[in-house]
Amino acid sequence: MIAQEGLNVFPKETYKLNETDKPDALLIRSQDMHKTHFGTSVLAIARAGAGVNNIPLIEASSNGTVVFNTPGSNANAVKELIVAMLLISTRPIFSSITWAKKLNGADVSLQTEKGKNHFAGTELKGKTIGVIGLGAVGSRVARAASDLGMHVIGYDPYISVEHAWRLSNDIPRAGELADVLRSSDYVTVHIPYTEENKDLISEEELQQIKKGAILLNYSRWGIVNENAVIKALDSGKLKKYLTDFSSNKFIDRDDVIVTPHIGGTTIEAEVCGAKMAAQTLRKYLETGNIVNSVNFPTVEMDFISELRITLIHQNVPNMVGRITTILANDEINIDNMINRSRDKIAYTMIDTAAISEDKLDELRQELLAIPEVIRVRTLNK
Ligand SMILES: NC(=O)C1=CN([C@@H]2O[C@H](COP(=O)(O)OP(=O)(O)OC[C@H]3O[C@@H](n4cnc5c(N)ncnc54)[C@H](O)[C@@H]3O)[C@@H](O)[C@H]2O)C=CC1
Ligand SMILES: O=C(O)C(=O)COP(=O)(O)O
Repeated sequence: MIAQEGLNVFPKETYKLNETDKPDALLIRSQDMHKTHFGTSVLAIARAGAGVNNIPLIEASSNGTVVFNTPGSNANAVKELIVAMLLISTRPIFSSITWAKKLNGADVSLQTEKGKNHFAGTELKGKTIGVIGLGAVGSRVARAASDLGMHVIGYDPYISVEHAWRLSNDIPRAGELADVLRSSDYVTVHIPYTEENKDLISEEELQQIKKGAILLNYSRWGIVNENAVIKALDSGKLKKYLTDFSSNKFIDRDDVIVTPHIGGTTIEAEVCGAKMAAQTLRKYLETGNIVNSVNFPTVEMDFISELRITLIHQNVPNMVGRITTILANDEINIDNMINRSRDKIAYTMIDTAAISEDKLDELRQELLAIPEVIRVRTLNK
């Protein structure tokens, strides 16, 4: 469900929501888009949330479809759930509540006092937690665990400058995953699902993990190999597995605690993600500016002139030259221009004075005739 606050970002006079099977844009959460063939009409997909493994990014890029996410919008929600799950994994909270609920008779308070000896837990303070992935979620989890008195070891070979700043200096970072696994009582994983991260925690890694460790996966299915987890639990190497991602393999196991993918499901996170996604989408549709894209470069330019021409094209030499030659031949003067690339894709925005519709149609055809050009849009201020 997309929070209404996000949908309210689109004015009714200019946007129609859910009224066509050929939309200009899609606003989604974790719906699987791999099986949905979204047509070339789709200029952009905004994912309200962090993970984009539900979207076929290569197909989107070659279609000229810009994919956005909402970095950090639900990170606090996940962090708070991790704190809860750490406590649940270490104190018999559920079993003691269930037991207390069943008590009856005149001496219930006496019975609770007598029975509480069966429900001793352990404390988090002084224990070591390994945090794999120190992005929006992981950096917050690291800080919260440190505030609970835990020793934190972080692991993130690709950490961004922004997230590195967020981490406090007293949180050491390991160079190798194995170092984290060997020395942590708790290991929590906060990384995206990608081909490289598939089965990141599998049999070999679970052999390296400290005996009796507790593993938390609030990232995605497939990052932690389920068969390897079952084996490690059966052998006693792993004490418990807590995850947001269910599987038939976990049914009836007391050593696995499953929550139903609720890491980002708080009112606050849903509103924040929906608004952020809608604003990003609106900005792109109305100005061509791109922020928070996962498959396109960040491209921002003040929209001052009357007309903006945006081109999505392959990232090959001499594209700018070929595009500007066409404009020069058509006697179109460029007021402002920007070109940025990311991997195989590039994006060019050109601002000019207004042009007649006929001339604009002709220009579009000329630009689209360049074989490497994927999409041309024209926007009026
Ligand atoms: N359970 C839930 O409802 C939610 C799950 N998530 C999952 O958590 C993931 C992380 O979310 P954010 O922290 O917001 O994303 P993020 O992009 O801010 O951080 C991900 C971090 O993982 C690091 N990383 C990537 N591969 C790694 C590897 N092999 N080893 C160590 N570090 C690695 C990156 O460098 C980055 O710093 C998302 O991609 C999503 O799959 C996110 C939000 C809610
Ligand atoms: O943001 C993420 O990556 C999440 O997993 C949250 O997914 P959701 O939007 O709650 O289906």
